[in-house]
Amino acid sequence: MTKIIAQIKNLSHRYTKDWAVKNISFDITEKGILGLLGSNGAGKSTTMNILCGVINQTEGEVFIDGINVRENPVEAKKLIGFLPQKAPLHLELTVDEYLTHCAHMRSIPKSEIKDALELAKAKCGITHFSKRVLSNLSGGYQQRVGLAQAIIHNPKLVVLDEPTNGLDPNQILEVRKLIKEIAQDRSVILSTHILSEVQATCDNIIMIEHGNIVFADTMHAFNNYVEPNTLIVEMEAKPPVETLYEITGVSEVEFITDTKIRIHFSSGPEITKSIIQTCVAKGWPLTEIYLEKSSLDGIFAQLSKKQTPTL
Ligand SMILES: Nc1ncnc2c1ncn2[C@@H]1O[C@H](COP(=O)(O)OP(=O)(O)OP(=O)(O)O)[C@@H](O)[C@H]1O
Repeated sequence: MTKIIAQIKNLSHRYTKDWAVKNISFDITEKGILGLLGSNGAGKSTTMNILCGVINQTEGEVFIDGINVRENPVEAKKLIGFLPQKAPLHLELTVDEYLTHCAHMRSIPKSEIKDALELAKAKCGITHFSKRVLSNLSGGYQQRVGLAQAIIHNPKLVVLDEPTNGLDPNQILEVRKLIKEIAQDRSVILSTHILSEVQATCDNIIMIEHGNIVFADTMHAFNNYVEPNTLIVEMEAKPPVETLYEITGVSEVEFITDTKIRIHFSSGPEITKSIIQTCVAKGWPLTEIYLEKSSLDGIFAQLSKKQTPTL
């Protein structure tokens, strides 16, 4: 059976009047990457800050490996590495100076600091920048240093709040690869407002909206759950709508323009083949056909109509 490393139980938090997080519960398993997906203001940072003992929740409980974070924060925090949305870097320090400072903050015994630094730097691919002042590193490498400080004390759970925010596309790919490597030895939870980020990185997904969980399951289940059910077809001339409805699986035909059509289907994506075959048989010049990807807003709308499965 998969071991649970963290339990979030009936967690609610309000800063002032409104609830930022309302009665959410989920478990984090010992291995793998869990993605916390939600739009701006959904409650992701609040959840992560509570999980890491940075703020105290209004209601509910959080346990890390059985330790109650609120009742025993010092012991719980030893098991957690945290990279907040704004990395807590001291830009005037070198990589070694900064990570040594972090090792002290984490109460790593003096005799073990050198090894801890070397291990974290090697894991994050920054050994060659040991003597470099942080302000002289690129955004991608600064983020690697942020990740190194999060694993310097070899925590069981690493919490990353929007870890690829502000990075360029190449840096994003590199940091995602690094997160996957980090997750080989421990559990990782990351937050993001980008669906493709979770799809590229995570094993499990929790979607949060207005402080509530609207979906929680494996990534595989999520991808099946929200698979596309519309196609965009472009032709040189307007086709007769009745013929389109005769194609098996077509449930609705929507003309965006005379020649650009959104086709809703109730069968699988193999319907693309049937539409192409019809176009060829009827001699309709087809210029473009593609499955329409669901937007995050579309998925949230879809989910709120369906029953929410849980992990
Ligand atoms: N310190 C605070 N004081 C008052 N309200 C806050 C505070 N921090 C967050 N909030 C509010 O709580 C709600 C949840 O915010 P939170 O930062 O957790 O969301 P988020 O999903 O992390 O969003 P983002 O991606 O923009 O950081 C929002 O409505 C936000 O305005």
